[in-house]
Amino acid sequence: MAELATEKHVRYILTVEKRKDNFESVVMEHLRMSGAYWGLTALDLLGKLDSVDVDEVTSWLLSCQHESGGFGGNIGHDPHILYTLSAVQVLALFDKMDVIDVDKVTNYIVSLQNVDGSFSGDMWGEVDTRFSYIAICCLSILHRLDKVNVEKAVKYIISCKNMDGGFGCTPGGESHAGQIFCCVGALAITGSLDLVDKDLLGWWLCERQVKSGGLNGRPEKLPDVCYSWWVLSSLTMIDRVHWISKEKLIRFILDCQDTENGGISDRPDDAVDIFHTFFGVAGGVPLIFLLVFYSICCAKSCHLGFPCLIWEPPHLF
Ligand SMILES: COc1ccc(S(=O)(=O)N2Cc3cc(C#N)ccc3N(Cc3cncn3C)C[C@H]2Cc2ccccc2)cc1
Ligand SMILES: [Zn+2]
Repeated sequence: MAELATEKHVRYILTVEKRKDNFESVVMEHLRMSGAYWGLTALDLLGKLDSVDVDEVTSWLLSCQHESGGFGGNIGHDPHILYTLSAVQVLALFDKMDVIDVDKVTNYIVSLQNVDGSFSGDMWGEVDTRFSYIAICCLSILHRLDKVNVEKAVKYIISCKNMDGGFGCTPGGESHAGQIFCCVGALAITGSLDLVDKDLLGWWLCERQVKSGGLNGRPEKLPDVCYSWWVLSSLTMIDRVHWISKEKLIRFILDCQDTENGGISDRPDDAVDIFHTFFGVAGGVPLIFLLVFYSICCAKSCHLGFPCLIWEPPHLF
């Protein structure tokens, strides 16, 4: 089996972080906070977070904070719940939560909850179950979940559940793996997974695996590395991850690597980017770990009888 080209991916991530003037950096300028989260978390998963100047990143991150307490995607950009979570996740990664006023950030998130329990992404009011997950995940990291109406938030998420067991952006919206991750993740954090039909949803999710071993986001769509994360993490949270072939998925992710210049693409032979490098590593590393761990357990289980643990992925977005 081809290996994860760890050193190459670390070098790729560090060069993307430093590049400022090329096309990709300009296109991504408005979401640089999320790009920082993707790159830094991938580096941490690869065991190389120590190659980053934490103080430099932290001072840039703080310069993106708005007086409302929310964070923008870059300096001078309007605050949005997306980038507020990314900023809090980076600070959690650095273990530097003390550099922000937690109650101020909390108040920004609380201000985005609507009367029906849903969350908007910013002051312009767009509602999406993605924002429900982002709000609940962010407040959970800040230990301030009690500051929002969790019961109504859960009720709104359940109102977006479909007949196929999946979830959409809003009530009646089509089931999509990204939305399912957000809704299942929010229900997991709030201890409400009993409201999910695990077999019905597990069936919809395991059907995402196509012949090549990759996972797609909806029926009939092409496989894509980032769905390795949305689908795999959802299956793990509802204890149905054994319903897909891990070996075939690992093969697909490893085939999406650029083993020469580093980075991982959405599917084999496409251009790599920081987003798919992050989700490829986030989906691949635990899988490879699980496979190795399972084989050790199985090899030893005759004497030790270890129950094989399911690796619980951290809440990544
Ligand atoms: C290069 O064109 C794009 C297109 C969209 C975006 S985006 O809206 O900011 N965004 C993040 C994203 C980042 C990168 C990178 N580097 C690449 C793609 C990509 N997509 C698009 C995508 C990925 N798989 C298939 N598709 C079509 C997801 C999207 C939405 C999203 C944001 C945060 C968390 C999850 C999902 C950025 C760049
Ligand atoms: Zn993708």
